[in-house]
Amino acid sequence: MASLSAAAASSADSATISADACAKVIDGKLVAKQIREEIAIEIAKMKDAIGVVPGLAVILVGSRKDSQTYVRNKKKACEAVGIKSYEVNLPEDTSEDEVLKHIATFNGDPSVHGILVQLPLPHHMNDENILNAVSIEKDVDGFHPLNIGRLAMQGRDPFFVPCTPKGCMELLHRYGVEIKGKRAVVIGRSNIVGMPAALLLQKANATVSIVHSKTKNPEEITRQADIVIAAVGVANLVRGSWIKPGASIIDVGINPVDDPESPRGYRLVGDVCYEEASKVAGAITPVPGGVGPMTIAMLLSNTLESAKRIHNFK
Ligand SMILES: Nc1nc(=O)c2c([nH]1)NC[C@@H]1CN(c3ccc(C(=O)N[C@@H](CCC(=O)O)C(=O)O)cc3)C=[N+]21
Repeated sequence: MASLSAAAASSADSATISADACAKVIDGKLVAKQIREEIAIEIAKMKDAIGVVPGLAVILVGSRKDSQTYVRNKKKACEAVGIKSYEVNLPEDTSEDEVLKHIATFNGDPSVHGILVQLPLPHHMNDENILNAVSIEKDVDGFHPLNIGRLAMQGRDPFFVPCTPKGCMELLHRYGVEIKGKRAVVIGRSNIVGMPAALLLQKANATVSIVHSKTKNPEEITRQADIVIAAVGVANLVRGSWIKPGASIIDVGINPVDDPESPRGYRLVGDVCYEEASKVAGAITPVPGGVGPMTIAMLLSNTLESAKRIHNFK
């Protein structure tokens, strides 16, 4: 499928370009914007009808720059759609008990419908103790073991689906990617992305394989997939040769790589080598501008869903 444009691009490169089929870009930034607009309308309706404003509490422990940025972005996104945000910033050396006290307060506060404890937590804290303490009815991250367990069971719906995998599914749905009966491969098996993404794909009737660090032939298995969700945190791991022609690729990775020419000194790349994969795939998410913005949109969606459920507003 060599074409004029590929040949014209550069005569030096043309020998290495075997195909220039160009995947459709799955624009997460655009979809996230649409979803935020939909959410803002629903929130205004609920406020009019029953006088309730959804509330999201965010607990940040320590002073990691990236976490501070995420929390600031979440707060801005809340304000823009009409969600009231409550923020608690605690120093790095805060005790686990102190964090648990804040969680208990928010659990009992009727103006708070969602509680998020920003991860990663400092090393002296036990994540499980903290995540266990969040009321499952306010667990908008979907990280409580009971919510994860329910996701894994048939006929036992969780209160909340974790935001990043939910965002991946939403992108597939909104771009009309058929899931039922298709082969899907999830690369990575983390509690917060890989595992729940695999469960959601399975719930949507895909046949799912999980590829991980001990998988013998990841390339061969991935090449069988009509749908790939990559969530390992290794820059450019998935090469063009791993991709089945026409497959839909959702790239969850957000990896900084040194780039002296970029203003920040680094740029962000996914787990998928975009340049190669976009020549083979049928559709692909970019990084940035793919799954990242969807994660925040789904957090807002979960917070609205929680307020509606708690106040029995349809
Ligand atoms: N309790 C908890 N819940 C989380 O949901 C959670 C967390 N902890 N800890 C950290 C990760 C990471 N995360 C992201 C959210 C948005 C973007 C995002 O919007 N990224 C943009 C911009 C990236 C940039 O330019 O810096 C993009 O990909 O286009 C990325 C990453 C949520 N996380």
